[in-house]
Amino acid sequence: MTPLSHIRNFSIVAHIDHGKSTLADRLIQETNTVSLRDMKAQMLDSMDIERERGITIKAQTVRINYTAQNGEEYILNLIDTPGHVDFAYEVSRSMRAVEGSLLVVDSTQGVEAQTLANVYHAIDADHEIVPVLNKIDLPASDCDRVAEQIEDVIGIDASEAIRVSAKTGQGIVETLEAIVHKLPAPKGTQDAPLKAMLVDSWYDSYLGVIVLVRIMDGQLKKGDRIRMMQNGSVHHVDRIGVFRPAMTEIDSLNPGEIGFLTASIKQVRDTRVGDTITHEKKGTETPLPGFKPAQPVVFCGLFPVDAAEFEDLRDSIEKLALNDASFSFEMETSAALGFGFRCGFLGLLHLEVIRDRIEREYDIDLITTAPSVIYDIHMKDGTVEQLHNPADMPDLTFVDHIEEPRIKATILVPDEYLGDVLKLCQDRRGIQMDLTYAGSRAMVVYDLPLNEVVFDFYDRLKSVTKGYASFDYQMIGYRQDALVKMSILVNDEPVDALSTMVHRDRAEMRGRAMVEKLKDLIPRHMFKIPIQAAIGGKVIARETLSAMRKDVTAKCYGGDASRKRKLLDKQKAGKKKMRQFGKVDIPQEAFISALKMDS
Ligand SMILES: Nc1nc2c(ncn2[C@@H]2O[C@H](COP(=O)(O)OP(=O)(O)OP(=O)(O)O)[C@@H](O)[C@H]2O)c(=O)[nH]1
Repeated sequence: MTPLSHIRNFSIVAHIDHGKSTLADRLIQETNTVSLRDMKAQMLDSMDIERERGITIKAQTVRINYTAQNGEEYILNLIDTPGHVDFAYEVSRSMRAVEGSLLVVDSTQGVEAQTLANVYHAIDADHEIVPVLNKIDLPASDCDRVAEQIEDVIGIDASEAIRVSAKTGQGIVETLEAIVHKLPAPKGTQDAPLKAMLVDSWYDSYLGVIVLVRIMDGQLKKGDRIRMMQNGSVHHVDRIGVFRPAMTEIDSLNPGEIGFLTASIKQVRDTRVGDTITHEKKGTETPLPGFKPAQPVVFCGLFPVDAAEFEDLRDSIEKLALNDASFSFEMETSAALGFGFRCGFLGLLHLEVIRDRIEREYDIDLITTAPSVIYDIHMKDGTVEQLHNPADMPDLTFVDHIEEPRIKATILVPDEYLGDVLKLCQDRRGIQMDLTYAGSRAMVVYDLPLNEVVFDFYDRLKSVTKGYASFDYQMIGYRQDALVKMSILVNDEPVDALSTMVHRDRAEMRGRAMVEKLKDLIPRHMFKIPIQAAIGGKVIARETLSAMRKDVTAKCYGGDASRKRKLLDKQKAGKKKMRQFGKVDIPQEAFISALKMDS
């Protein structure tokens, strides 16, 4: 057994693309954890989608054996944490399982919004932090400036920051030595009753649910009977092991160690992250301070384009939910779209990843309705209803007032784009809370309605700043505002999937923009189609799509029947991608495009 003094547990915190995964790969390679033959780039990003998008979604872990320059053998446990704002919760929970962090900052870029957000999680978890300046092989690298910025903006000593190129391998040994000498060893008592923290869990089709644990006290062995303290369920441990990074079985896990267990658990939902695991008999009475389960904040409807694929969609959603406790769903029927599901996500990226996986892995074409947040509807009788779907808005005569979720958004941006960023935030009903400068970059803090951010705020921010701004947010609570439900009527029929909640002052502008867009998106039919935006019974914007006979065969003079048939078939196939509303076909992309705002 390795003594506690020879174990180090750490995570790597960084802004997206600053080189966290590349550095992790290097550490694994340098210590011969994986033979060169098995070394694939980005060892830790396992799913295809992650690889394609270059982002790490699920926290992963690896155990590294390292012989330090003092000749001693150490076990280093690295937990890889996700870098995107949607997964902030996973960052904060995995932080509690380790004692230290490497703070990786790209020395050509400097501190970014997610550097700050992630390092604050590490500081909250009382970590020892070792700053690492990466990408020193690039000509634009400026370590002195970035070290100074780390001290100014974050307030931690960066005088001994390690200078690294995760690409060439320069500075990797120094990094390993710093992990051994600067990060604290874990604490724990082997004779005490078992206390293990449930750090993460995911579904594996061969092994069932795999549970990642950090042993605080006691010892966990294969064959033990364990109890999940939150719900009292008891399981028989059938496997214990560590990630090197491939799963490797071992006999026991001791205090300070990080590893996995399997116990024939069927669903990820049965393993609550933050729970304490102890022995069924002679277990501990006092659980570790628990974490809250992640709450979905963004909701949208997912409907199959082809109604016949509803059961396939149900199947795919159930399978994905098995592996993702933070994704929620329930069945929904829409007058316009038929049967589908109302799904809840941690944020927009989470939504996109799930939608992509359904379309790609299960080959189902989807219609996604407008993402919406949860509104608190305060009724006149004093009760509060949660509104997940604008289409379910209760009758206004019973409503006293509506509250919406707000966020605190932190944006770091080079000076020259500051004006555009302020305008964007102002346009989205933001209230400026702070504005400071760090060198040639400004840091603005805004209080914004989440509703104004969920849709296309990232895209707009990226485009007005040419990609130079970085963004992070946290929820700060609910506040009352003058919100109304806006409905869209196509050919006098309400299309519930296009209903949105908007601010009263902006309703007319938003309504006009939507009907104008829909006019371009809906193909002409053989009759005139009015497109209207309405609040309650009052129409606030209207466009009319004029009639046209779209005869695709008109070009074929004479009698080439097979060509005529081909064209008609093509037209039919095109129609499949549309949904019929009353007598009107609305193309799939209209549901998202109509809601994109140009400001
Ligand atoms: N030149 C150079 N490029 C690097 C270095 N480290 C990483 N990169 C490149 O920077 C890009 C981002 O690196 P990743 O390791 O994927 O970044 P990450 O922080 O893990 O990103 P996420 O996992 O998405 O948060 C990749 O194209 C890497 O090849 C370095 O030291 N030098």
